[in-house]
Amino acid sequence: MNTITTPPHKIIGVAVIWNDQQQILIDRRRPEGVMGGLWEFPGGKIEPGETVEECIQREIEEELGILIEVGERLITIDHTYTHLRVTLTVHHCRWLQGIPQPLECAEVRWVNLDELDQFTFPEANSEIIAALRVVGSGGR
Ligand SMILES: Nc1nc2c([nH]c(=O)n2[C@H]2C[C@H](O)[C@@H](COP(=O)(O)OP(=O)(O)OP(=O)(O)O)O2)c(=O)[nH]1
Ligand SMILES: [Mg+2]
Repeated sequence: MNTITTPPHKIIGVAVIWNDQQQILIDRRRPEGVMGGLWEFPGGKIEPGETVEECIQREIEEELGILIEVGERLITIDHTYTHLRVTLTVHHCRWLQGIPQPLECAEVRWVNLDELDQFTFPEANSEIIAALRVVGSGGR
């Protein structure tokens, strides 16, 4: 019997949503469950037949009740946690309409780029944040 197992692999579309004040939207994961209580950029699993852009647009409407425009890709991160592998494809997005609501998370807030280090993110996010610091809000 082969008892070696590979961790599940999640393919995720992730949004860095900018508003007109050059702030970014972050959300806090619910306290229970995987990476509970950590902050993240909103997003979720890419469904079969869906492009990453379509996934991001859909997830943001479902999770936050807002409309965005999905723009340029910032970075793609492949990260392996102890029991989980994730591929995060991160796009710059522009807020268009609606007040973000914590429909599937604990909390949401707009923050400036230089405030991001005051929040605890999953390990994979340090590369995203480093890339954001390089392009700043110019990447939108
Ligand atoms: N949305 C998002 N997910 C992230 C970030 N960083 C990071 O490691 N992840 C991980 C956490 C999750 O395991 C996975 C996102 O998958 P998901 O949103 O579909 O899954 P989940 O764990 O929230 O819950 P579920 O839908 O499977 O029940 O990617 C991030 O910045 N944003
Ligand atoms: Mg999620």
